[in-house]
Formats: sequence, structure tokens, C-alpha cells
Amino acid sequence: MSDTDLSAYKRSAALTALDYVKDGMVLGLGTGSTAKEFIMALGTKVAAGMKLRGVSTSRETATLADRSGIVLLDDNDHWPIDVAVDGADQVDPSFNLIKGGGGALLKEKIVAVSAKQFIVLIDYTKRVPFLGKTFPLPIEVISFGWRNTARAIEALTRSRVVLREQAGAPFRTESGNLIVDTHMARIDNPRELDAALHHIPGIVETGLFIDCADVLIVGTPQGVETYHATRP
Ligand SMILES: O=C(CO)[C@H](O)[C@H](O)COP(=O)(O)O
Repeated sequence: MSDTDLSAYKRSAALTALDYVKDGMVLGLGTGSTAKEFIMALGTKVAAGMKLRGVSTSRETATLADRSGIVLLDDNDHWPIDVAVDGADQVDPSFNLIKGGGGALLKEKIVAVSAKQFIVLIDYTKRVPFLGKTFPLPIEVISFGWRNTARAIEALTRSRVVLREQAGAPFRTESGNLIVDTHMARIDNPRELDAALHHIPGIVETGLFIDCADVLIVGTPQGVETYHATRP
């Protein structure tokens, strides 16, 4: 299915997420095409008189938020984020996520875990029985010694690790780091893998979002489905 076909499902999920937005809130604003639908929809709320402030996870999102009339908090402020809303690349049955397809995973994770509630918006094709296989795991690494870091990731995961490129050059995150995409056949235990990866020096953050999502909103051909995570 093409991205154009899926954009209607992303949009319907984004519109449903508006129900969670109340006047005066501070919102965490994700990055990517689904987050974009949400931020543009927020513009209608602001135009109708709602006052919203936000924390942006990328320059692209900051531009969209500005156009929607959302006042952005400074990077150096303490952010009292009520609700963070973002897309994802894969979601497993326990609502664990792979994120970072757009390369914004570090800021996205900081914002998601800072929020009182984290809402994930996806089209139905992103729900998977297990993470990996159809989407490589993005890992943000510092450029110093990145080849050694990549080798260590390969040894741990027994998978192919590929430096992400853009226009023929290494892709740089907004924090100045690199992304290596890790092609794993299947991630059986995302929590254990995330913990093990964090022991490798040079890894800044992984695209595994474990126990972060509170609400999952899925756009499907049959309509929008909403799920609330239950945690012990
Ligand atoms: O993690 C992300 C960016 O780093 C995005 O949320 C993820 O890639 C999904 O993107 P899209 O909504 O465009 O399908």
C-alpha cells in the first residue's frame, strides 16, 4: 500500500487524538508524517481560541507548531508536559515501539518519558506480532569511534548494522550524532535488548520505546481503534 493511501488512516488517528487535548495544556510534539497531521489539526483548535504550548522534537515540527499557533517552550526550560503525541514505525502487542525512522528518536524519547501521558498514533500496517524483521532498529551513536560501536552492536545482535545516509553523506541527527540501522530478524525480548545496548559505550539512545505508550490510536479501514495500556 502506498504512503498516500495510508495517510488517510494516519489522519483519522490524529483527529481522534484531539479528544485528549484540553485548553492550557503543554503538549509534546512528535516528528514525522503522522505527528504532522496531529499538529496541523491542533491549528484548528488554536484558531477556535484554545491556548496550547508545546515542546518540539525536531526543527521540522517546530515550524509546523509555529504555523498552528502553538507557543513553544525553550529547550532549557523545565517542561510540564501533559500529553505527548507521536507516530511510530512498529508497535508490538505489548505496545513496545520501534521509533526513529525520521531520525528524531533521541528528542522523541526524552519528550515521551517526560510526559504525563504518551499517545502513539499509527496506521494499521504498523502493528506487528514482534518488533524487527520488517523495520530495522535505529540506534543513535556518537560519531567518535562509530565503526567500533557498530561492530559491538553487530556482535550483540548478530545482525547487519548499516550507517544511515542522506544524499550520499552520513545522516546527522539534530544533536550532531549518527544513526545506525540494525537489521534484526526478530526482537524476542525488546526490554533485555534495550538494556544490553545501553551498556555499549558510544550508543546515545535506541529506537526501542519500552513501556512508554499509554494510549495507542490506530487508523484502520474499519475506523479508528483506541487502546489503553495497562501496567502493573
Ligand atoms: O520515529 C519517528 C521519527 O523519528 C516517526 O514517528 C516514525 O518514523 C513514524 O513516522 P511516520 O508518522 O512518518 O510514519
